[in-house]
Amino acid sequence: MQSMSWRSAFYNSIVNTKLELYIAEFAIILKDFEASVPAKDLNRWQRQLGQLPKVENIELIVGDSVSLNANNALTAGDIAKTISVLKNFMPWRKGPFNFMSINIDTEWRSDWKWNRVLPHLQNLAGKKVLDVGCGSGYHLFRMHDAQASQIIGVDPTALFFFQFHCFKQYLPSLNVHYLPIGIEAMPTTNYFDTVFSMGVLYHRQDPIKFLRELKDQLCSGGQLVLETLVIDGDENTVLMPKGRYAQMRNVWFLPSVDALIIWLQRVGFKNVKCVDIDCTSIEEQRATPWMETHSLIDFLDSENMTKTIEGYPAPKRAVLTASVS
Ligand SMILES: Nc1ncnc2c1ncn2[C@@H]1O[C@H](C[S@+](CC[C@H]([NH3+])C(=O)[O-])CC(=O)[O-])[C@@H](O)[C@H]1O
Repeated sequence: MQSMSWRSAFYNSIVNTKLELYIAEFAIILKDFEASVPAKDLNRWQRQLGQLPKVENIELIVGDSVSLNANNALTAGDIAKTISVLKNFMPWRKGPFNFMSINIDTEWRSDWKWNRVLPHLQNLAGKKVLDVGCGSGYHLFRMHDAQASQIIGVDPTALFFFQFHCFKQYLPSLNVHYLPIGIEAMPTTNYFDTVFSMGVLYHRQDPIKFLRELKDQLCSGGQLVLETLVIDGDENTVLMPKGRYAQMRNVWFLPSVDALIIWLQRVGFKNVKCVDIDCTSIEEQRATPWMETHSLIDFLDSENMTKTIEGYPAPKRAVLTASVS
């Protein structure tokens, strides 16, 4: 991937939209990305992207799995080589993907999350959407399939940006773009019809500031779709783990649904609703050949799976929707 090409594709995509106002700001924010990635990782990932097969006329097929269809253009030898190239981008956490007939069985069945969220979305057709904390970009492709017209993901984890480009480099005209930045770096745009934030709130040290940052990206009448870890309890219940939570180091606040509703209302969201609650199962998050290290089953108390190994309630996730006036 040429280091400038993803930027120019993004800049071209915002010409003649309201985001064009922020081109100079984006140029500053995005300028240092390559310099911020350790050189050995950057060189390796860029080299590996260039090692993926050169095939024309690739088709994107989106179902539960996000697939690149190369019409059987790869030989058995190409497939073996491509598997070893793709394995350089491990751990593959969010998916599933299929790369030209190679199934990338990711740690998470992110399609299950999408199925929980989908019935509660405003119609995405023709909409401008932002996915905050988009990971590998799996859900960006689902949003494209739901016919959103302009789709932007933001996520500061460089590995996930490169995973996304394993796919995106074959789809240059797709109006789906990935900015390798945290939400806090985005200019206040008040632009998007739908802002998704799935699996990020608990990673933020200041959740109220984070909710404001999400609100700052929504246009009037826009919809927030917030998915996060919650705990049981009343409006005064919030868990701050003493240390790790389910072995994750960077977990800060797990509110009850009622507390989260108050947070959203205090920040100025309207029509706040909890539309789904789900306990994460060991079938939804598990080790696979594409993410070989520990996963949810190792993070739960083996004698009482309703607890994490630290003794906290096991992961339970809620989806909330809200709007801005
Ligand atoms: N400040 C930040 N701004 C934006 N993204 C961030 C920030 N901090 C961390 N992230 C990103 O948020 C994502 C969270 S994963 C959810 C993926 C997908 N949404 C999913 O719902 O499957 C869930 C998990 O790791 O628990 C990671 O990709 C981080 O890099």
